[in-house]
Amino acid sequence: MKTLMRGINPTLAISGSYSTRPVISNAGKPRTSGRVNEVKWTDQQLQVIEAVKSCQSVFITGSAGTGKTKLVEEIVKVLRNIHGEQGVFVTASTGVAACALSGQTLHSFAGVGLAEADSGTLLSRVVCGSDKRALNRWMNAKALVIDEISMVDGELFDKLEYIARGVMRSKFDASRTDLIWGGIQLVVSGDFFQLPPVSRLNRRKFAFEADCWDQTFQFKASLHSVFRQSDLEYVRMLEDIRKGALNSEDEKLLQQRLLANEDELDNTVVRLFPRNVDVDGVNEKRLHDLGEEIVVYEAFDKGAEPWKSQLNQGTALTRLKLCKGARVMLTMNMDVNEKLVNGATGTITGFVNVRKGRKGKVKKICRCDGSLILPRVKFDSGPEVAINPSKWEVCEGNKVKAKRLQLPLVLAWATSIHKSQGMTLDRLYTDLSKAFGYGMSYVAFSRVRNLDGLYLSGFNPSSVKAHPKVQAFYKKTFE
Ligand SMILES: Nc1ncnc2c1ncn2[C@@H]1O[C@H](COP(=O)(O)OP(=O)(O)OP(=O)(O)O)[C@@H](O)[C@H]1O
Repeated sequence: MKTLMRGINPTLAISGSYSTRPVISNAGKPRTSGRVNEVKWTDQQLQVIEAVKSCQSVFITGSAGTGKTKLVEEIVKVLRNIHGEQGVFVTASTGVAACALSGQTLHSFAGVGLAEADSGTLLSRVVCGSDKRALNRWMNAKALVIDEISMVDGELFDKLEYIARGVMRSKFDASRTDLIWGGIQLVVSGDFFQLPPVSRLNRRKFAFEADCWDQTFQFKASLHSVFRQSDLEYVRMLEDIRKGALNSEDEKLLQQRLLANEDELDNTVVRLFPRNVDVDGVNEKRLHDLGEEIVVYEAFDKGAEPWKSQLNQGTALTRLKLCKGARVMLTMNMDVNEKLVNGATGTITGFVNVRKGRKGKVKKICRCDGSLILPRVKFDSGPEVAINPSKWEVCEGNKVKAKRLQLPLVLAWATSIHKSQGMTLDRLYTDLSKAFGYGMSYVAFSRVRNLDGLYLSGFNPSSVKAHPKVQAFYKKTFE
């Protein structure tokens, strides 16, 4: 357990990467040795793991595709070795990100509802409220992981620190009053140049503006090996876009990606939209235009509220409608060697009957008259496979609180920029004239592996912007 006292700030920030251009990792893609989760960690990633092992609180940042989430997955295992299964709580600011790590949202962990009350009121709700579950979580927490920190606002971050300290003070001894976060080890990850907190008129919009931010971390790392892209020119341009500093050369390159007519593109190109209504409209229309018989898969859920509802915020759909010819995207890693990873796209070529002895799970989700069938997908990367149901879990600490059985697929003619955060796509088409807010263009552009995979309509250079506070924060912290 770390023993950092409030007010002491032994920052061991590494890799002043604000001014350093990101580099492409050796292979430009994951180096695996046959197993889905095996990667060769970079020196920087190893330094972070070492800091976590020595019980320091760490902040992990870096451009899109530098392996932040991958590293967090590994860190969770390290933390569980140190603190035991019960003492580690994995959270993220959004349901999608939380589900990806089999964790829960930060709000549901903290038991603070919308967190609109002041810190004192929230603390007494947690300590004295009739529902003791939040109190128990805080009391058991020895480590707290928060992914996608860019969407957590500074006021919430301070309120949570206050609650952590208050709970420890009320339940243990007064000497822990001065321990920041009540002595909980924090692992916080995200890129503030990506999507910001949902717009509210916060005085402290970003988490790094929280009063406790600087004292929270003993180790800060800005990862600079990019794994998602393998084209140095594109990595350079993405870094300009990330910082809102598009130059004339970048603009020229992007202008070349403008399409006069979207119909020129085939169905293998994913359409990215800023708003959900456009996404749903495109997917529904294209599905019905195919005129094929539609097969419905209803998710099979287990667990109690409020955890069960969180399943709806993840990538596994409550109701998945598919038919022959439909464009689909995997929402889970199936086989890295075959490139069947989260974000891999393909087309449904037909449906196959489920083999004897493997019907149990399919029976729970398949709503087709009599027969139990699974979709067969021909992936754009080559393989053609039947897709089996997968399991999604919402965990609190190490306890599974809710789970869902569903096929790991979504319709893929279109998706939203918010949902695409964290994904890798081969080819995408987007209309960024409708982009709003900071970070949106950067998230969209950074999903593809190279410039050739990007198609634009109505690109507006002014939509590429980085928040001045974010720029100042990175300069101060990592330069
Ligand atoms: N050390 C590594 N060696 C090989 N591949 C890696 C390594 N670290 C991460 N990757 C791979 O790089 C890709 C991008 O990683 P990841 O999604 O974790 O990046 P990220 O920084 O979280 O991106 P984003 O900010 O867009 O969410 C993934 O395919 C991941 O498996």
